[in-house]
Amino acid sequence: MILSELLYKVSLLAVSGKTDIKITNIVFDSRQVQEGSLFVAIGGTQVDGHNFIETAIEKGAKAILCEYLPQQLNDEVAYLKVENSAKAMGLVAANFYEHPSKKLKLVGVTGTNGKTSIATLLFRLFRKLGYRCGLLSTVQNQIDDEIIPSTHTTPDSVKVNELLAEMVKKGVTYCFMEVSSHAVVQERITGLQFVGGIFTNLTHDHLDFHGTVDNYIKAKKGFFDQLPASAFALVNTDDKVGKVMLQNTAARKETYSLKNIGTFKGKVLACGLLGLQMEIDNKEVWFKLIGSFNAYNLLGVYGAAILLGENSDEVLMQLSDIQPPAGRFEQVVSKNNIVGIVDYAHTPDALKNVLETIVDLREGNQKIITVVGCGGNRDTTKRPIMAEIACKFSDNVILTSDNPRNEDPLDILSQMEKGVPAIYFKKTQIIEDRHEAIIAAVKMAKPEDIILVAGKGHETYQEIKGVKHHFDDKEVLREAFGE
Ligand SMILES: CC(=O)N[C@H]1[C@@H](OP(=O)(O)OP(=O)(O)OC[C@H]2O[C@@H](n3ccc(=O)[nH]c3=O)[C@H](O)[C@@H]2O)O[C@H](CO)[C@@H](O)[C@@H]1O[C@H](C)C(=O)N[C@@H](C)C(=O)N[C@H](CCC(=O)O)C(=O)O
Ligand SMILES: Nc1ncnc2c1ncn2[C@@H]1O[C@H](COP(=O)(O)OP(=O)(O)OP(=O)(O)O)[C@@H](O)[C@H]1O
Ligand SMILES: N[C@H](CCC[C@H](N)C(=O)O)C(=O)O
Ligand SMILES: [Mg+2]
Repeated sequence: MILSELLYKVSLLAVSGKTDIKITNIVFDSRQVQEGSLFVAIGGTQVDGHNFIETAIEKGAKAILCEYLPQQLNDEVAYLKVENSAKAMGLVAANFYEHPSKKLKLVGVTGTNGKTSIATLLFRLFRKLGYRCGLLSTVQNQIDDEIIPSTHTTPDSVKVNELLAEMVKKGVTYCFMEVSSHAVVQERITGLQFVGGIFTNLTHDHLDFHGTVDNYIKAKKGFFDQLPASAFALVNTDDKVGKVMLQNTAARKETYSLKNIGTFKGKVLACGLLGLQMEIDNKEVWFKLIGSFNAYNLLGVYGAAILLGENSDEVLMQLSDIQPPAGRFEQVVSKNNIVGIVDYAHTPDALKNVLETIVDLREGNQKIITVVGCGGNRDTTKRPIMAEIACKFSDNVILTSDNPRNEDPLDILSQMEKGVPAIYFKKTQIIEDRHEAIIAAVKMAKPEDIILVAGKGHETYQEIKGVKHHFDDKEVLREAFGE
């Protein structure tokens, strides 16, 4: 595409060089530059992308989008100065792929927990309702049956537009995507047109990145602030931040709630190891998801489906048959009936919800053994809190490694340990190696006991110092069960 066409709607502060040149692709990593690339220099959290402008030109970049110009300009190259290059990249990416988000119906889901659950349920529901669908999620991206591995909860703006364009090509009507708070701040969703946005909840996470809870709220709200008047904004008003999301949105304001009045109201009638019975719109329905927190996800999905024009009876009938995504309250039961539960709870609130659910479900003297760790290079303040929650609701706790990334796992564990109150010392131990920790939990368990392995859910790797090693909680549980 010609550079000047790519710049449609981008506010330029300065231009140097010709803009009638052909651009082959858009990249923001100098290592990916090819002949004819437009290189976008972004000020990152680790390094400043502007340091790589020279390298990008040496590798064949023909245009540079940046926030400040290099001292020496190359006559063969076009330089475009903008205020915010990540934002400009969102617009340029949408132009490059010819606005795929306008050619299908894009629904975004944001909130601390429940994004993958809601986006995946919507994707599965709308496929059952007969539509071709796309999904952009933490677990995987998907176009109907085709699975495309995902690296982030929300891909970068170039990748999002590329995936959406592929969906349009394949005749997709609906795409359901997760919108992480990182994505909003880093402008990964700039230039996208949504028909709806859903807010799940806001609890403790990502304070390393956002600094304060206020900034975290503002990041989530940023998604709703950019929705058009034609879209709906559907929020959970049982979360105190729900209404904040609606304060400045142009979109139609809709709510869902289990406790207050709202556009969509639901009630949990029963909750067991086989599923959840709810009343929605005066109809009683069984669902295959476990835990009353999932009642919120189901009600959010129901509300969105109705707002998208679907029939209530048909939606409830199809939704009642849908399985949750991988690694969300997934059960692996041993031959002698030890119940292993693998769950992606990696925040204090998620861990508390899952453990409360297990406590409610247990019968007689079933013991609860929890194996949990916290990821490295992520919010350190949640570590002691998660350890305390694990102890409060479990009979035995093994603190272990999650994805240590570039941190020393023992440092992470000692920060977790600080949250363990003295009264719980006796039931808590540390086993750094996650494999050994799961094996130890199984050895400790008697028939009927419940082992919760929390934090990694669907992940099939453990990331240590930049290398992803194969690791699968479910696989290790099965191995420990002797299968
Ligand atoms: C903290 C964070 O969000 N980091 C993301 C961010 O990287 P960054 O800003 O730190 O990049 P940087 O390393 O400082 O580099 C700055 C710029 O220089 C460029 N560069 C760098 C080196 C070089 O040789 N040449 C070059 O051009 C980089 O490509 C980049 O454009 O931008 C990168 C490109 O889009 C992302 O890959 C990276 O995600 C990292 C891997 C990550 O782990 N992100 C997590 C925290 C994240 O985004 N998580 C959310 C989900 C959270 C949730 O919902 O729970 C997600 O949406 O996945
Ligand atoms: N509505 C909810 N409220 C509270 N906790 C939830 C809710 N839904 C799911 N959870 C818990 O949070 C975990 C993660 O759920 P899910 O993957 O749907 O969230 P997410 O928002 O996509 O997370 P991520 O930010 O990592 O993408 C689940 O395994 C479960 O323990
Ligand atoms: N989307 C979350 C995933 C956390 C998963 C957990 N296993 C970890 O590695 O911390 C994040 O990037 O913070
Ligand atoms: Mg997710």
